[in-house]
Amino acid sequence: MSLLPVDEALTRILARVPPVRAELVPLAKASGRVLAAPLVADHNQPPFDASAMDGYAVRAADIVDEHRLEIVGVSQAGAGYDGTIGRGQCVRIFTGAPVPPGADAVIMQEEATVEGNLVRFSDRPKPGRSIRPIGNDFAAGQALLPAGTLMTPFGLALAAAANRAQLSVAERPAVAVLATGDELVEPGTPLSSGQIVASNSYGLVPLLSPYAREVTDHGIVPDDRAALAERLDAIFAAEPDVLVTTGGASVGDHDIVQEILKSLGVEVDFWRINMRPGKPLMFGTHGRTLVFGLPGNPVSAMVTATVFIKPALRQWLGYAHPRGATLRLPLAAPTPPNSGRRHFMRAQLVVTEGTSAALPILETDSGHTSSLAQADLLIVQPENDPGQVTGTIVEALPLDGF
Ligand SMILES: Nc1nc2c(c(=O)[nH]1)N[C@H]1C(S)=C(S)[C@@H](COP(=O)(O)OP(=O)(O)OC[C@H]3O[C@@H](n4cnc5c(N)ncnc54)[C@H](O)[C@@H]3O)O[C@H]1N2
Ligand code: MOO
Repeated sequence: MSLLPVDEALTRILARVPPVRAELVPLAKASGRVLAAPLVADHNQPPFDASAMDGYAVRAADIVDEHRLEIVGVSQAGAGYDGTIGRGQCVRIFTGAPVPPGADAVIMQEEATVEGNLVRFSDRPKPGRSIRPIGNDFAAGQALLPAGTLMTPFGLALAAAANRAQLSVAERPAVAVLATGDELVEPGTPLSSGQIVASNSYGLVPLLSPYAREVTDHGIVPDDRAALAERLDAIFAAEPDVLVTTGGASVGDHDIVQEILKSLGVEVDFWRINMRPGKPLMFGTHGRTLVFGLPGNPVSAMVTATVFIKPALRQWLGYAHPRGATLRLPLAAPTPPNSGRRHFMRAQLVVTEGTSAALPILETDSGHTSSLAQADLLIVQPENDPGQVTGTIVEALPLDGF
């Protein structure tokens, strides 16, 4: 049986992802979206030379022995001093207010002694002291963030400071999820003999939602050719961008998902990957729809979605690094030898006194959901790896969920 290498499978998936389509959204709706065009500043920030302190705007050269400066006015945020400071003069100023023409330094008020409208200072500022020069943060026309940047709270605050009311961001895909299996029942159902609670969709929907316009859970369909064809046909009629099925992906008599997908016009790009868990993954297309047939085993479904679907959705959004970050961490315990399949090994992140390490979870059963829920990482163990000792640096994918 030929199994496709993981890297080749991912490359083939990413090659099927369409180019980014842009849409304009109001700034308040742009959290978590990905820039489709660079964020460019509309103006200088600060827009004028601004005071960094509450105090006095002075000419630094005037602060000599026995000086007494005349306070000729006030500059406050939003209402600057309407004049130029001459020799021997200063202006009362507040943080964020425009520094008046003629002044070249600000002295904080803690250094001032005021007598009537005269003031002397215990500090000898150099020119520029406590002034934020115009454009110090950014200049008009400056590219602040490149396309492909995820808009975090920090980026959103920057976009607002750059006076942008709307952002050009990537359109997100609509994702459909369908669970298949005669034995499956919804959570909360009293279990009859042979029944299994359908858990996969409850992990997949939140896993994929951060990258999607919507993730529609189409529930459970039994391993029945007519019922499966009818449900899939209805899903394809709605033309989702991505369809994710779970179950029925292997070779058993009831594993009919691929057969039915093909009968509905899905062109299968590949089936079966050289990895564990997740070997029976299938990928294909139906018109514009990317189709992922995930294995039913719960760990296999979540691992294949992490390794293949998340990067595909990141590429859809134009992320600069669709494959995401891999961590390099020392092992906190040895790993056993691997087979010829790449192993995505559940592991915990152990943080002690500022150092981080990956602690392998030795459970490899692809139906063992409790160990996956305890994992923070998937150690990427190479094919035929002989096993590694504690302290060896290994590659790991973060299982951040969101
Ligand atoms: N003769 C062979 N048998 C199997 C092979 C093989 O190569 N030859 N591959 C094994 C591997 S590896 C995997 S992975 C599984 C995948 O099988 P399917 O995708 O056909 O999955 P099912 O048989 O439908 O289900 C497997 C298992 O997972 C449970 N399941 C299914 N859907 C859900 C769901 N939505 N939520 C929770 N649990 C679910 C199901 O009840 C089964 O227990 O095949 C091996 N067999
Ligand atoms: O590849 Mo299957 O996912 O081992 O259980």
